[in-house]
Amino acid sequence: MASEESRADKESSNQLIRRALEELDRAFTGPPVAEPEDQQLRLALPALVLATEVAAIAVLDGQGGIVFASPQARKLLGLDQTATPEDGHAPAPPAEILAFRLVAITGTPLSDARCEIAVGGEERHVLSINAAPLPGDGGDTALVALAMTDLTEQYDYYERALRESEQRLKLATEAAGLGVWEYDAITDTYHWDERMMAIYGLEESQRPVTYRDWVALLDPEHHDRLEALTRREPTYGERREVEFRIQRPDGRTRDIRAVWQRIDDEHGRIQRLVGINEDITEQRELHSELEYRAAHDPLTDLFNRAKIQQLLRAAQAAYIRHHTPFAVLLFDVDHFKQVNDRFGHATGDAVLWLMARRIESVLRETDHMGRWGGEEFLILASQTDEAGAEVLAERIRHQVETTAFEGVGTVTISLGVAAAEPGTSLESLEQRADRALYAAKHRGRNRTVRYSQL
Ligand SMILES: Nc1nc2c(ncn2[C@@H]2O[C@H](COP(=O)(O)OP(=O)(O)OP(=O)(O)O)[C@@H](O)[C@H]2O)c(=O)[nH]1
Repeated sequence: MASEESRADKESSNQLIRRALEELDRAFTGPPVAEPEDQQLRLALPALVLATEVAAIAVLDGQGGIVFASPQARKLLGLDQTATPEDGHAPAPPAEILAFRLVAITGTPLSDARCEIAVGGEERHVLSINAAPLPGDGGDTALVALAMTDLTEQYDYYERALRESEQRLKLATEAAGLGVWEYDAITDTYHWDERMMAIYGLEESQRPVTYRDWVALLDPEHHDRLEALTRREPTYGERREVEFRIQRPDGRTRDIRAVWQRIDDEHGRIQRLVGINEDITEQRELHSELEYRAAHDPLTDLFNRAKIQQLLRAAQAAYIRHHTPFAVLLFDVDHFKQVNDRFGHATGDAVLWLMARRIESVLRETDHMGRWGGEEFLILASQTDEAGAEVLAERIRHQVETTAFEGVGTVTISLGVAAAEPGTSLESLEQRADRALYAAKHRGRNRTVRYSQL
């Protein structure tokens, strides 16, 4: 008797499986091939039994009870393997599965629905579920057939890969001193990492939330530049870059380079901006120091010979093109060897430095002075002919002559001047000024000689 009942149970269970599979099939691959009922069942049964061993198939009733679950489905859903609906212990499905009852109510199949199920402790299964309404015997929909695919391993793999890539990114951004930020364009909300906070010198209570909060941290002079750039958001994938200055609450200003990119939703609507901030203050300072050193003489802080030659070339080009006059003043300190010999080289250096400052104070903005070599200096006087250069030379000579150099007293200089002339090369002009200076030395020093009056 018992075995007859169990055979009957088995048959009704097989029929349920068969219907479930048919409905799933119909919902996702089209109607099954029509065959005489008996034959179809006979052919299908062994395959079904086999399929349900490996496939994760389950059937839910309208109340969310599990009417049937294949061994694989039980495993994925974390159900007691021994409990069966027939013995009155219909296993309760995990809460996440209950939502699939809706398929019975709406009558609409669901394809590839992602569902994460906690199966005790830390363990969880990530499932892809196809769900189809399963018409009851009277044609009314009361059951839901579920076919589940286990994606846990794939998810774990991608999650691990993502975590590793995040760690690598974190390491790289930390090593490079980069702050990372994200901006939610929908809610106007920033998320800043700790390095961003450190770059801006902010405490937790000062954390910026909206775009306006961030703009308030910028140097007001740089607002316009930024407004112009952010008014039009970048197109998808386009990278934006801008440099600006911030004012930290501690009063320090920092130079920042920001790079960001836009991230869209699947409809191409802007959703987020992600980017980095880099504190380039030191980089900038170093760069301008290098630039300064490349053009200046370390002892006198005047232009070095290379820089003054570059300026001479530019003046010569302007003279040739636009006939813009210019003149050259070449001068050196009289008997400077004696200064060194009597007071020492360091004192000699100090004389050269102070003399440079005193002369600078009588030059126009458009005149340039450089150290030509040793204690020899050159002044490029713009918009000046030879007579004008002589006037300037005398002003300079007087300025030096009347300067008291500490521990040394006074020193004098001799000057030679020459002006640009048609058909005269730069080299010739320099030689002319040199010859005039030589003449000034010969004529007794502490004087100016014009090349044209040699
Ligand atoms: N302290 C100091 N001395 C320098 C520097 N460059 C050149 N000198 C010195 O300048 C002196 C130039 O000597 P001289 O060429 O004989 O000329 P002078 O003694 O100035 O005599 P005149 O130019 O003929 O009036 C030398 O003693 C050099 O060592 C420098 O950078 N620092």
